[in-house]
Amino acid sequence: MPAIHLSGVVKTYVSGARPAVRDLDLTIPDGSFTCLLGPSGCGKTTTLRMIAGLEQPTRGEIRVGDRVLDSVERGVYVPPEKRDMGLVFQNYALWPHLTVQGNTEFGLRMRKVPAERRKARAKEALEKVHVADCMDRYPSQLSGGQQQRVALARMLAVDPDVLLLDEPLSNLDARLRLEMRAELKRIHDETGATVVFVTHDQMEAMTMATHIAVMSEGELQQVAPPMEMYERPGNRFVAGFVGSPPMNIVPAGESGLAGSLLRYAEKRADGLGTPGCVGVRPEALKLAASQDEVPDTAWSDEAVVEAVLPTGASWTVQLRVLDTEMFAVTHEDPEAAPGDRLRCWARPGRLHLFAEDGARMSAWDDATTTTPKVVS
Ligand SMILES: Nc1ncnc2c1ncn2[C@@H]1O[C@H](COP(=O)(O)OP(=O)(O)OP(=O)(O)O)[C@@H](O)[C@H]1O
Repeated sequence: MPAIHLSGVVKTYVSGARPAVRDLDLTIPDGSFTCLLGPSGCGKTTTLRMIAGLEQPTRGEIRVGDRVLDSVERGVYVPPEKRDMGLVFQNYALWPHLTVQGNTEFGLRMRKVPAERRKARAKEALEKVHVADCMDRYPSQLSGGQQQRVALARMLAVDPDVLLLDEPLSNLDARLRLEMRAELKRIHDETGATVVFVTHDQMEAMTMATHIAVMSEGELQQVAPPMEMYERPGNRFVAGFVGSPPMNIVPAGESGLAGSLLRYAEKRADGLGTPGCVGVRPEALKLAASQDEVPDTAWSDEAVVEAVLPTGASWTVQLRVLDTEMFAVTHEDPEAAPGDRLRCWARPGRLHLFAEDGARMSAWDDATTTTPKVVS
């Protein structure tokens, strides 16, 4: 199955209103697990529905390889049933009058697959998602998680090249969600299908995706593999949205912590330009009892501990650094109490600088990945 290409795609539901999706150029690589990630209302579902053929773009083109599925300009529209894509939505809509087996065979029946073959394929799909023992039950006799699995089995049974999933795990409890994430990942590895998965949960995207496409207000912000996006968010929005707890983002300024970070950055990188803000992830913000323990090239400043919040696996430390509240996460007991005065520090490569328009300042990345200049 070739890649899916969206070129210049716009979707306006109400004429004159702001488009739900704006000038979207996105390539979904063949065999990838691509997550469309963003806050509620950013246009993820609309994008997925356009790929599925359930909505038509107002402008632009959708192709799979060379095959045009939608082109308003060329008058092309391929209906959903001719796209060879499997769909699972948040409200998985199983047929209440059909058993699990009947539901799972449904798509195959539509495709006139012979009964014996249908039965075998349904069983195989139900085994993949571990609900084969519920074959004779009706949807009302299943838990939410089991219904979710049956919906997935129904989609897998027809063996589509592209799986389109819209928040399919949203109704599950935390443990089942975790299990299903692992299962979806396994199914993706086994089938080699191209998966497009809509979620607003960045953990879900980080754990499953090969590629994440972050959207905000109908516009694509960045597409990248998860770790690349985490380590080098392309702009301020992505930096704040991807990561939990979120990145500490300090708007640039003359005084206080903002001034301290800026003076450090200017010393570290010549001709940098004017940053709009500086970010540091909580786990990159380190604590030290005194300046002697801080590496020479690191940025550091005085911090007062405001709260220590153990989570079991780690500790979140709330700090006041000069005039600014910051969060640090540590996997070792910080052995600190509210009111303690410490040094907090970060290596230059762990600081993220964004320009006034929000774009990442690559000049800073270049400066911090070359031989460090000693900061006096
Ligand atoms: N059928 C529709 N008619 C009019 N406006 C719509 C329609 N469907 C979606 N919208 C609007 O388009 C925008 C994008 O909606 P969409 O459902 O694509 O976002 P989303 O990112 O998937 O959000 P969520 O995570 O809440 O599902 C929203 O402002 C929404 O109100």
